[in-house]
Amino acid sequence: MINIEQMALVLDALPDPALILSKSGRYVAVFGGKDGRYYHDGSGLVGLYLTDVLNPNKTNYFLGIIEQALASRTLLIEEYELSNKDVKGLPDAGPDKPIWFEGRIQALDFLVNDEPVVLWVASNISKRHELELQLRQLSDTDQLTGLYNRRRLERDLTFQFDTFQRHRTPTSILILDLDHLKSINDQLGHYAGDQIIIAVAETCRTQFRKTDSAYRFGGDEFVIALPGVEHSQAVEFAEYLCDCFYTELQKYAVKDLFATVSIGVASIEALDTSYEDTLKRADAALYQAKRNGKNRVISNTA
Ligand SMILES: Nc1nc2c(ncn2[C@@H]2O[C@H](COP(=O)(O)OP(=O)(O)OP(=O)(O)O)[C@@H](O)[C@H]2O)c(=O)[nH]1
Repeated sequence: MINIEQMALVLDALPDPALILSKSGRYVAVFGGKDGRYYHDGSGLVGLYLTDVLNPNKTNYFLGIIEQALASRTLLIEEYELSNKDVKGLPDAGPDKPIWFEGRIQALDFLVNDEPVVLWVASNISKRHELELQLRQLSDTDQLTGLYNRRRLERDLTFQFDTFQRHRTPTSILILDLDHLKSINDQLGHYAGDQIIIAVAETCRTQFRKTDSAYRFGGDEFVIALPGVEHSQAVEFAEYLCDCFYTELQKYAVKDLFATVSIGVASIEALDTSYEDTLKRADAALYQAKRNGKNRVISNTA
């Protein structure tokens, strides 16, 4: 068996910091944190309160978690970030990225100075978090254009549809399909076709507001989601975009061979049962735009 002095040394040798925090946010004790790659010495915190160290938002967040752990008596696992702006006395905008932590918080079965206390073990998970972000980004993105892919479209439109159902916030959808891409591929090669697809993506990026999103839906098909945009405004925007594409794609013209874009527009309506109903209407409008001669916008209401 190890004795009590050895136990103190064991606690001190822990790679991750293990804090004892009281209900009112006092740092009662700090153990471990010996992995110098991630942690500074935290012993200076003992006796201070969260509010001495952290700004009000973060203090309240930590106090809330402590409260929750004390009430539930179960192990809580929380991911959170700490950046310069959260810590008192540091400049708001530092060069450092926020540090991400996984906190494991457990109520302890004793009081300190008549106060309930929790054990809070904090592990630096910044690398894992960064990797997760990169993976998510990769799995959501089309490789050729850098636009979002169909998988991300399904997620975003499901969210917009739910928002519409709850708050009646409008969302309009544009479906775009390149005209004449097959002839360009056949006559000028697949690389030339790729450049046209990339130019469409680039035009979207330069014309968009922050809330607009473009997705590569299939080979030469794109979807644009316009949250907060009513149908009539969406049609106006589609007309404007159609002209932008025309001007932009002319730059890739070889003799009289150049691509244009046909667009179908629809908006989420009260009768729609899912975003797919809206998408179908936009697709029907696109089909009509193709039949009416391409390089044009057709809108569809329920
Ligand atoms: N270069 C290139 N071509 C692609 C890509 N994905 C799909 N395509 C081509 O896009 C064309 C799409 O077919 P269609 O829509 O029938 O061709 P289109 O000439 O645009 O016909 P319309 O839509 O009727 O104007 C096919 O020739 C595909 O091979 C891609 O990533 N790169």
